[in-house]
Amino acid sequence: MDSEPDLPEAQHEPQASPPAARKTTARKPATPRSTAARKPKTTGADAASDAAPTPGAPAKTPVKRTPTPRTTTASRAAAGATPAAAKPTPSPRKPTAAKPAAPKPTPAKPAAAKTAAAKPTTAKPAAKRAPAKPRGTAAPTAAEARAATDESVAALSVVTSPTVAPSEPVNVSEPANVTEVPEAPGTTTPPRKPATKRTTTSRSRTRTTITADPVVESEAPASQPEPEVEVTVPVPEPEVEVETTEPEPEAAEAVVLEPEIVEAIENLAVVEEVAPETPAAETPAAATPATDVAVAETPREIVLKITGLVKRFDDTTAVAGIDLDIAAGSFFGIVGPNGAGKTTTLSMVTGLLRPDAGTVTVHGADVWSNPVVAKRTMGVLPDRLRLFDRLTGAQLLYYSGILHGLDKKVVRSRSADLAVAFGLEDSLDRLVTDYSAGMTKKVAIAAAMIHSPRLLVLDEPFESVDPVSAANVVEILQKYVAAGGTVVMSSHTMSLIERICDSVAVVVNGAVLATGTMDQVRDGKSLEDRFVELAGGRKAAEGMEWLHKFSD
Ligand SMILES: Nc1ncnc2c1ncn2[C@@H]1O[C@H](COP(=O)(O)OP(=O)(O)OP(=O)(O)O)[C@@H](O)[C@H]1O
Repeated sequence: MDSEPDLPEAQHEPQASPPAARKTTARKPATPRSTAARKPKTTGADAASDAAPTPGAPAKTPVKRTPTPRTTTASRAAAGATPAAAKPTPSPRKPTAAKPAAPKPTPAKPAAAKTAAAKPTTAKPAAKRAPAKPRGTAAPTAAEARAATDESVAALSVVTSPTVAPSEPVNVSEPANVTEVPEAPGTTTPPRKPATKRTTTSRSRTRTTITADPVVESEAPASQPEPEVEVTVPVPEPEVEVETTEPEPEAAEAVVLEPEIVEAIENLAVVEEVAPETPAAETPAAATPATDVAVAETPREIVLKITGLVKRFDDTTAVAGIDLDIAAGSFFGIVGPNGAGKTTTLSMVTGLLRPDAGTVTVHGADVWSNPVVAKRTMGVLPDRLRLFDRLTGAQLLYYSGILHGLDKKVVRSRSADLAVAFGLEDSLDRLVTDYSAGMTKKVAIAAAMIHSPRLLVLDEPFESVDPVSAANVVEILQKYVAAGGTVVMSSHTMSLIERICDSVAVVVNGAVLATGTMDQVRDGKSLEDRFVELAGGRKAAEGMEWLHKFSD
């Protein structure tokens, strides 16, 4: 039978209690929160790491302060210690293993349906609605999972903070608008191109994708001039095929739980249906005015929408009004100096920290008013690793998968895949607490991915991860994005962000100073130079002569 990892009671206690503990301890007097204790931040180390050719992150202590309620420092400290948030988003959503076509019971999930979800731009009229089904189909054990999820979600609730007037959002640039329209005239290209392209050269390819997108499929034949057809056609494909494949396996397993499945499908359908509200769903490629040559792109579905986000901690404004729209299939990087508000922003985005103002929607579902639905499609790697580290790696993955409503067999299978992908095969039986920083980060990323969410929010995923492992993780993420997934990640490693992300936002003092495609933000410079420029330049290291006169 299913050999699920043993979950020692002793471990369950502490693990299970976190949520509850959090609520109670939140008010409990605790040691005053001190920034240093909360989270040793990297400074020069990060810059140094950037220069390094490898993405291996700088050794920044993962012990970050938990974006806790607020009010008193004591309560913050207490909440920060809560492991509740460790397991990010429990969601019953039924992802899928990559098994070949499994007979689909109820919802007839045409391959095109999935495509439509991820790629609203493609001219497949009927497909637009379809997405809801396929996803729902993949949710077998939804009932149990949802129950568990609801509990967990409730446990993750954070005390509401006082509303604060948003500071002026200094959003300088436009959201991702592709500036380059590749291939020009004359070239005749075959209607379909291999989807794999995107996988390799993430940035440039993604851009191409954005630009070309929808037009091709529907209009290329008759009215479209040749040049555009070329660019457009290739992009969309990949996502469709990969995504379609995923759901299959679980759907088959789900057959057993008819009522639950139906319910789950309905719930998931809500998410899918809300999403279309984005421009992509209603704007056919042709509708895009030709004003901007660069805007040949058709807006894609906005997977993550952040509006007027504000968070204050006493008299510190951590986030001063952030707005961001992140499209499906994006590899989106968030960079900013220490204390810029990146983690605070991502914590609010993922439902770990309640904003003072603003909204966050994931696939149209509000993270705070509709958390279960919103979190169902998210995979989260919190910056501060709040893991149930008294579990073994295998137990942690098992726990994560089951909490997200996956079938035991699926969890086992995926755990094995993830262990190999992250080089943790020989460590799964060890307690996570005994893992090195890099191993801990990797198992946490694996746990965030196990339910194959549509959106991955990763706060400094490469910190402490060795170059080889980082390269593996990058490859995994690139394939995930090529398949239609969306990654939002923060990092201090400019070279890495510049290399793998197609879009980026520079956050300084809680505000977005620049955002758009990588080229737009770089503005002809390297991302690092642009970053330094936006962040206010470098400060000369003066007055440190004492350091050059050794005390002994
Ligand atoms: N729980 C908290 N209590 C008090 N202040 C906080 C709390 N969390 C964050 N802050 C403050 O909010 C600001 C933004 O912090 P945040 O951790 O979001 O920055 P960051 O951009 O992630 O920094 P880094 O790059 O160093 O990780 C900082 O001034 C920080 O001290």
